[in-house]
Amino acid sequence: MLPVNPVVEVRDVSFSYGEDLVLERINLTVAGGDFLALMGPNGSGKTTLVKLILGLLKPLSGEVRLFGCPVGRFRQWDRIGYVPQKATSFDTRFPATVEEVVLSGRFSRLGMGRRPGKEDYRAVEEALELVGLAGAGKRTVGSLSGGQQQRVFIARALAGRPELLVLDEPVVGLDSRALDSFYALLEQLNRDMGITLITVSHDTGTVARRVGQVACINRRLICHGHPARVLTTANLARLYGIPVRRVVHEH
Ligand SMILES: Nc1ncnc2c1ncn2[C@@H]1O[C@H](COP(=O)(O)OP(=O)(O)OP(=O)(O)O)[C@@H](O)[C@H]1O
Repeated sequence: MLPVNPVVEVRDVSFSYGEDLVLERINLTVAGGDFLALMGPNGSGKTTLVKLILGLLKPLSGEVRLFGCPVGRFRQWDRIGYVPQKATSFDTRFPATVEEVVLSGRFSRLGMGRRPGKEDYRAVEEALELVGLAGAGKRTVGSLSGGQQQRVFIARALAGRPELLVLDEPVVGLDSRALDSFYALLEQLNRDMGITLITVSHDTGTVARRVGQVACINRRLICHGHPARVLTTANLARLYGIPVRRVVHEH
């Protein structure tokens, strides 16, 4: 049965950068309130799928819909927050403050040339509080730890008060404690604020404990559903290509 309020619909989508298909006939629906992790090995097409969902790439065939609207005609980008893969790789010597970076998340709502007002600064404060960085607004981003910087970029996405938040590989370089508290934050945003979440991940342990659904991708959709149900040995072997050897007993 189709969900009543699909936020993202990926219908029969294939994509290639050159001759070889990177994604083949992907079908995936994300409903309002879902917390989905896209999982798969390096180069399996996760970032490509995220870019197709956000309309940054066009499918070779098939269709993507956002909030029921074909992505090519979708204009309500303030409903979507995006934390790209390379968000934290900017030059940290650049003297931008946390507040300035988070405020830039209001720009799509502000429109051209309008100066930020009270409501914008309130949204910035709220976002910093949500990610556990209240009071850090005047610090430079470069003076924060990797995990804190990651939170600044999530706060920037949250400042736009999105209904859907898409995070591409947000936890590269974090240790396991920081990783767990990061996913706890995402879980809280999903549960307490009802934000629909799509996150890209390599990790099967931490993610499986926190998310409501996983979609395993390796060019094709290998499986999709609750982690406890779909992360079976057989599916993980299909996903990561672990060879399953037949043991031959020669008696
Ligand atoms: N701009 C591009 N031009 C050509 N090929 C590309 C481009 N971007 C990605 N690819 C190729 O497409 C395939 C899928 O890449 P993609 O980045 O979507 O995978 P991924 O699952 O996100 O990988 P990772 O986990 O390493 O980030 C890979 O083989 C990659 O080399």
